[in-house]
Amino acid sequence: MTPNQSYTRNLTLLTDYYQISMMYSHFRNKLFHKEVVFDVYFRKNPCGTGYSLFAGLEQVIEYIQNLRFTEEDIEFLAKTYKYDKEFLDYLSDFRFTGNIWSVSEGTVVFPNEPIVRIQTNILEGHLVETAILNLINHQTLIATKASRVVFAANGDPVLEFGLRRAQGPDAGVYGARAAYIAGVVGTSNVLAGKLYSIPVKGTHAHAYIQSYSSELEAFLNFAEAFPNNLILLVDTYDTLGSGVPNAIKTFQIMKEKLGDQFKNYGIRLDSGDLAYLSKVARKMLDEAGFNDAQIVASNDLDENLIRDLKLQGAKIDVWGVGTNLITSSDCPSLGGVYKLVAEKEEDQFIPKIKISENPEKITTPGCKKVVRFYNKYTKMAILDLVMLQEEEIPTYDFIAFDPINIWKKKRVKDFVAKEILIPIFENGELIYTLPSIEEIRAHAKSELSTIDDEMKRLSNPHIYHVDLSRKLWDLKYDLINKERKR
Ligand SMILES: Nc1ncnc2c1ncn2[C@@H]1O[C@H](COP(=O)(O)OP(=O)(O)OP(=O)(O)O)[C@@H](O)[C@H]1O
Ligand SMILES: O=P(O)(O)OC[C@H]1O[C@H](OP(=O)(O)OP(=O)(O)O)[C@H](O)[C@@H]1O
Ligand SMILES: O=C(O)c1cccnc1
Repeated sequence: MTPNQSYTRNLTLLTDYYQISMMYSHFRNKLFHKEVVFDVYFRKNPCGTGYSLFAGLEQVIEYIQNLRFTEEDIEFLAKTYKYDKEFLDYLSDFRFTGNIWSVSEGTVVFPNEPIVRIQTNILEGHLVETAILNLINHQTLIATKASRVVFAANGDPVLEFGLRRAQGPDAGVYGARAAYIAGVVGTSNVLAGKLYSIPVKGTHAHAYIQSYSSELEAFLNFAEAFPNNLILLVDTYDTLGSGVPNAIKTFQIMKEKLGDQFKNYGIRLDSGDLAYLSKVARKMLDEAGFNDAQIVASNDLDENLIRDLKLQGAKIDVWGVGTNLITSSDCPSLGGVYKLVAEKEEDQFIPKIKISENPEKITTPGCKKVVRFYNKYTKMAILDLVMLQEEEIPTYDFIAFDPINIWKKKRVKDFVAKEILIPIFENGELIYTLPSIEEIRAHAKSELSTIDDEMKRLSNPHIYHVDLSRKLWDLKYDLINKERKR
């Protein structure tokens, strides 16, 4: 059981119609025992980063465990086409019976390396493509975007405020989960908080202030309700003319009442020049003796604005980030793909390739593993090597080369190596112990610490090398040549 069954739905029909069509044709050809291998990977990091942060595996596991065609599902499918009865009977007993390997959530991943591998019969392999891509593309995208925002905040807490502008409920809930994995400290999304044990946090809206006859009255009432968690929104009427002075009056009253027990308080700025307003507000708060009052800022923030505001010396302690994070507004999709790379003939997997005019779109054939090499002294990641499953992992210095520009070479030495794909399902059984969200978040933090800041900078990041082993490279180019001849 995954921890959040309460939000788990049967998503069996969450697939593209052509997957069912292919399943049907294979079924009629009696190919249900034909075993194949699919790789999930993406070709380009989102949002201009030098890495991506993998998320969504827990939802993939839930999806796989709940794969069942209900009677209503089958009735619906029967209306879409005249399938043979045998096929519909097959669907009614359908279960996922294959093997899945994946990188763990919170792992830093790079273009052109398998991040999930599915080995199963061809019918099952087709069915699960769409949902797996949907779940992983979305959460990996948002986790990556959120990690950029957290990086720009440079240690300041970031709150995720995006639910109201997310593209629907799932994007809000799963997006909040991905953002927490990436390092935000809390979410305004109460459902995500409940489902995934994410700290829920928040202030109040302008409507709350408007609903009282004066701003001060609104502040005092809010203070009565939340004496120890009091962030007052100061920009409803006039930030420096009334908002900050009324917040200070409220703090003075609370301080008189509660003495040292009055803590965790501050203001939120939500419009205007956030650099200027935060500097002046800081001064006003300090002069009134409220040096520990926090300044929260929100209003269309993203990683670039946060970086810019920091450069301007803004006195902002906490960053509330909504729309631009939850929708990954500058980069609305991650292009993860699912490609057939091998099929079993007799007892052997035969590598398969898909050729394209565009060299970047030619698939890398075969059953593969991904090995990450770390500098054994600094523990920083050096390079990833995609290898054939049966190959031995190097134990001594070796020369890696760029798979496209093969004259670009690098000696890899003084390393420790780690395989990053781990077994998740074996013969349809979950064999992986799901980590808690806190463990995933801690893993993401430690993973991000293994890549250089040059890869995390917001623009023109350093490109990390993902190379192919010599054997795999030879296999790929042999297959390309064979296909060309054909
Ligand atoms: N010092 C600053 N430097 C760069 N951008 C800033 C600075 N201060 C605020 N911003 C950003 O500029 C944009 C200003 O938003 P906008 O023009 O909508 O005005 P506003 O202050 O939000 O007004 P209102 O909410 O009252 O309509 C926001 O994205 C905000 O985060
Ligand atoms: O700007 P974002 O990064 O998306 O952050 C979320 C925004 O949502 C709220 O505004 P909204 O106008 O919806 O409500 P309000 O009346 O409480 O300000 C909040 O005040 C933020 O400005
Ligand atoms: O709690 C907040 O301040 C909040 C929540 C949602 C959106 N914007 C702000």
